[in-house]
Amino acid sequence: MAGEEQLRAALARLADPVSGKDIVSAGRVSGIVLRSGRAGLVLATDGLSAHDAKTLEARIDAALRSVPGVEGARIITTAERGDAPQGPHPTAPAPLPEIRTIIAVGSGKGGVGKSTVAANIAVALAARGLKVGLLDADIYGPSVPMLMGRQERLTLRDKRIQPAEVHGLKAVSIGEMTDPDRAVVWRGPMASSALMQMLTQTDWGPLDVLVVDLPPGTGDIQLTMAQKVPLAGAVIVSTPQDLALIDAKKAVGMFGKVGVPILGMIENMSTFHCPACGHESHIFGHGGAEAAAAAMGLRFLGAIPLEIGIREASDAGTPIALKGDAAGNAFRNIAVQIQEALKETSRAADIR
Ligand SMILES: Nc1ncnc2c1ncn2[C@@H]1O[C@H](COP(=O)(O)OP(=O)(O)OP(=O)(O)O)[C@@H](O)[C@H]1O
Repeated sequence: MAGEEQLRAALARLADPVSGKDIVSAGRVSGIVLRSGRAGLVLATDGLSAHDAKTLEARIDAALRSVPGVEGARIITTAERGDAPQGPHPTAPAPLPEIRTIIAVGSGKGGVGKSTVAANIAVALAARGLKVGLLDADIYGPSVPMLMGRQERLTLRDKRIQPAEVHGLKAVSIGEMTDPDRAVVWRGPMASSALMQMLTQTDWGPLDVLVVDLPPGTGDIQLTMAQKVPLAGAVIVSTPQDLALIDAKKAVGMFGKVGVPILGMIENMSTFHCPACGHESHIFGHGGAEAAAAAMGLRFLGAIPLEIGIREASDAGTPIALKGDAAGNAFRNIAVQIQEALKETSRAADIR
């Protein structure tokens, strides 16, 4: 707590442009935290012009970093009124200073392999030496416990969620928050508050990157989730089929609406090589996602083949990215591409 007091004292030296009081007593900042050398807070920008808000944010950042022991800072801006600059996360949650970068995996259509891709990307990023978390927020079909081979129930310590440590990363699933034998109908506010609970009340420890598997689709639930989480960027998964691509474009539009940069598109269930004769066929078409990405000016992150081994590895709870075969390599290459894409967005921390 001493560190947080020091942060507060450093912030109290800054004047609030509107009231003239210091920014702490003016209620401009809240949720001040310091964890593992990273400071975080929420800055309310109500009543400030865009220019004043930016200037104040820069001064707060410098003040936080001037405190001994602070290596980085995350400032989340919120605005209640329309006269303030509208940040991409108007209902932003408490800051998560231990998590350097959060990326979402989304898809317009269900069943395109989004969860398989999310789990394998997370495993591949962890294999690159990063500290990785995987949060399964897919309320319609939470599959991370199965994909990661973990069937135990979620545990709590000091009222905080303890993530499962599997395959070199930390995982939490919305499926673990409910009775597995009972179907749960998640309504919008319930789904997003469960997501926020998993995000903020899990003992993630320091993470370079947290991969969030969002529910498929572009409805209100997905929009709220994309808005509430401080995302550095989103990855869109699609099959090459026209039908899936139409929905993938809607997903790109949804993230755009809330100001979340698209890191790129992934084509899943791309080429199929017959294991018996080696013949190559394109069951759902081929190259559609790459063409769609090019048409939208987005990065194409890579293609994943349609392969029985991927399905079997998923069912067995041993993600294919752990293996050295072609499909495993495809996921590892995509992890490299994602890191490259993150370097180009201003919202991501440096996770080289
Ligand atoms: N490239 C692939 N090759 C073979 N099978 C795959 C591939 N990708 C995913 N699958 C299989 O397809 C099924 C659906 O995958 P997954 O659950 O990841 O899709 P999803 O898009 O997350 O679905 P939902 O919309 O239900 O969330 C699973 O059985 C999975 O093992």
